[in-house]
Amino acid sequence: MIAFENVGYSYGGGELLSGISLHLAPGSFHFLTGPSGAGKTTFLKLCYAELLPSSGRLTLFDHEVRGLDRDGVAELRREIGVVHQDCQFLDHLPIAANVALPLTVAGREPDVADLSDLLAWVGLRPMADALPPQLSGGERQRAAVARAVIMSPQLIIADEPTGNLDWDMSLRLLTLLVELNRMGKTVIVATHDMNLIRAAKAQVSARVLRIQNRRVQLAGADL
Ligand SMILES: Nc1ncnc2c1ncn2[C@@H]1O[C@H](COP(=O)(O)OP(=O)(O)OP(=O)(O)O)[C@@H](O)[C@H]1O
Repeated sequence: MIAFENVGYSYGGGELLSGISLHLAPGSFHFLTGPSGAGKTTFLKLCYAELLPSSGRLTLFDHEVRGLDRDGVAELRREIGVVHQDCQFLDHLPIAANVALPLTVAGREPDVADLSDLLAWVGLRPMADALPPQLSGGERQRAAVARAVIMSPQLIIADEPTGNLDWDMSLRLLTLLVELNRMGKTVIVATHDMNLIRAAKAQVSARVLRIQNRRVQLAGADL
C-alpha cells in the first residue's frame, strides 16, 4: 500500500528524513514514534501526499507520487482519512454537519441513517446537534475520527490523536482505531505514548516504526 524506496525529505536545509526504505502492507497497523521534532508529522505528510519526497521513490496505492498531477493526488487522497494533531472544525456548523463535511464538499448528500450510525460508533450521537466549541477534547478527537472515515478510506492516518487526552479517553480512541483496522483498514498512528503502544499490542498485531537520526526503522521487541 505504501512503499518507500530510499526516500529523503528536506524542508530546504539539510535532510530531515533520509534513506527511508519501508513497505507498509494493506491492512497493517503501524505506530510511529520518535523524539519531538524528529519528523513524525513530516513522515505522515509524505504518507498522504501532502508533501512529496525530495529524493527517492514513494509509491502510494501503486502510484509513484511524484508522477501524479493535482487531480491524481486528489484522487489518491480520497482513499486516505487523516486525523490531525489539533483537529479543526467549522465552529458554526453542528458536529453532524462537520463530520459529514467531506461528503458534502464532494457534492454528495450524507445518508441520515449512516451518519447517525457513525456518530453512535464514536459515542457522539447525543452531540449531533452540538457546536464544536461545546465538545471536550476527547469528543473532538472522536468527531475527527468519524470525519476521517466518512468517505470509507482504505488508509487512516492519525497524528498524536491522544496527545491531550486522559488515559481512559486515549484507550477509547485507540479502540476505534483498532476496530477500523479489524474492518480491514490500514492504520498509521504517530504517538509519544509508549503505554498506548503497549495497550494496543494486547489488541492488535501492530508494528512500531521509530524515527531516529533521520531514519525510520522498525523498532525492536523492547516496546
Ligand atoms: N513547513 C516547514 N518548514 C520548515 N521546517 C519545518 C516545517 N514543518 C516542520 N519543520 C521542521 O521539521 C522538523 C520536524 O517537524 P515534525 O513536525 O515533522 O516533527 P515531529 O516529530 O512531528 O514533532 P512533534 O513530536 O513535536 O510534533 C522540526 O524541526 C520542524 O521545525
